[in-house]
Amino acid sequence: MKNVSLAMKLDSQTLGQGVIDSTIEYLNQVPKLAETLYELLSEALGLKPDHLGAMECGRSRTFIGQYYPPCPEPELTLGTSKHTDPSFLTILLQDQIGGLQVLHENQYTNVAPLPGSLVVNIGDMLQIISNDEFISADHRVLANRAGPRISVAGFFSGPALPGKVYGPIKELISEKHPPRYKEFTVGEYISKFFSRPIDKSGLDEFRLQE
Ligand SMILES: O=C(O)CCC(=O)C(=O)O
Ligand SMILES: [Fe+2]
Repeated sequence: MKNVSLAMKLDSQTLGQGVIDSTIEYLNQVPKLAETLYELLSEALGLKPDHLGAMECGRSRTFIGQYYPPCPEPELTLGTSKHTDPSFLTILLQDQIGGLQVLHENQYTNVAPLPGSLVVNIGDMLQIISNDEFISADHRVLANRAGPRISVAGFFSGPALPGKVYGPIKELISEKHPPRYKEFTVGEYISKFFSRPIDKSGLDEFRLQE
């Protein structure tokens, strides 16, 4: 609902009512997709479908619109440096320009834009609570002569306030699968993410010594 009130402040003179209505609709629908994805991901972990939802892994939502101007010398730079998202889950809408790449078998591979499709990334915090059952996606965006390129990233995570404590899910821990990470709060994880270079993963800081 916070997102909706934000969108309401958009200037209908500049954007047109159609853009505002679509934005509000998008901000209302994407969290429903996140809920469904959390049900499927819970089941994939062998947990009850409502497990990740009950942990409030989608409670906090941040949508960021990104604008990449055309670049005259794309081979000299990147649109976004390599990184993993700190979120639990990211749902990304990209336009037709392309440039998004994901690290797959040690190679950056194009995530080609498909009309009507969304890209879903596992983020660091889901890797931690799944105790490495899920691995956060290393990705980057190439710079492009064509453009501008526009993307909208929806980051889903747990409540930052009050500081709810997360850690590897108890049901996934056993003698054979000891916890690999220490506990964290979302506020702590995110503020550490912003205090280090984007290409440096935060996972190491929370990993327990084996
Ligand atoms: O612009 C994109 O396609 C991806 C941007 C991104 O990786 C991010 O916002 O975390
Ligand atoms: Fe990202």
